[in-house]
Amino acid sequence: MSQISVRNLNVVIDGHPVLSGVNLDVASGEFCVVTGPSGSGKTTFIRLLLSQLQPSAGEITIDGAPISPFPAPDRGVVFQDYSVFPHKTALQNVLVGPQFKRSRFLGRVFGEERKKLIEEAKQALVDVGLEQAASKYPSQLSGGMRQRLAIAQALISRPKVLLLDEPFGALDPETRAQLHRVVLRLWRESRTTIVMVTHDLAEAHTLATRLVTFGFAKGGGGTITADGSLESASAVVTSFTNKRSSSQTTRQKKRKYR
Ligand SMILES: Nc1ncnc2c1ncn2[C@@H]1O[C@H](COP(=O)(O)OP(=O)(O)OP(=O)(O)O)[C@@H](O)[C@H]1O
Repeated sequence: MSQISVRNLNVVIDGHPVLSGVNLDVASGEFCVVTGPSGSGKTTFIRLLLSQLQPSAGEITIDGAPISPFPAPDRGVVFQDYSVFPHKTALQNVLVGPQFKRSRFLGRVFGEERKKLIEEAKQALVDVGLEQAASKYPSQLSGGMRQRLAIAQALISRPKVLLLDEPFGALDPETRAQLHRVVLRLWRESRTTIVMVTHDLAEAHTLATRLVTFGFAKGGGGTITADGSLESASAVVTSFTNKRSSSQTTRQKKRKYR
């Protein structure tokens, strides 16, 4: 049985189709990379998987059950930016999720439970190579370190599904390559199912066990146009590469949605 099952998803916003007839099954433990031209609905798809947005029609299930209508710890997320709290230290950032999971009302736990959580959070920082940065604030970290922190923050709650939306898009090639190694190691260790959006086919090639390409449906809106082959994704994405400037526009627009 597939872990994530997406059936006939449609999203219409202000009368405009954004996603049309999206169907996808992702098996447990897959590293599913989603690519496609700007505006084809990749981030919208991630936001649906997170329950940040509700579909106009269709259904998403995880392990056979409909996903909760609100973001929940079974799904972790890392965006290109805005993933960490600027006013909290690295350690405090990693503690936020587990504290809320255990104490929804106060968002804090005390005594032995707190000590145990702090040990887990420190280990999460070790796992991403940030053990020396526990007391630093995000503004004191490099872009790559902030994304390491965001990954630790997402993985400490042991989500069934980790959603990554262009998490390395703003990083230089060397830092990107380091982060690829970190993510691959953590994915192999945790066997978490990953769905990741990227425009970078080389990155897709390095990370993916499965490649899903979004394009545009005949009646408008984004939909899946290829599934599985790097070559088919290449053809679709290359034809849109020159339109990257419009992608910046879409990204700027997206900042408003969050
Ligand atoms: N909340 C919203 N309000 C209005 N339009 C939206 C909203 N969310 C998405 N859209 C529109 O839906 C389309 C798909 O957007 P989305 O951000 O999902 O595309 P994308 O494939 O992730 O793009 P990119 O590759 O540039 O990041 C775009 O035309 C976008 O402007």
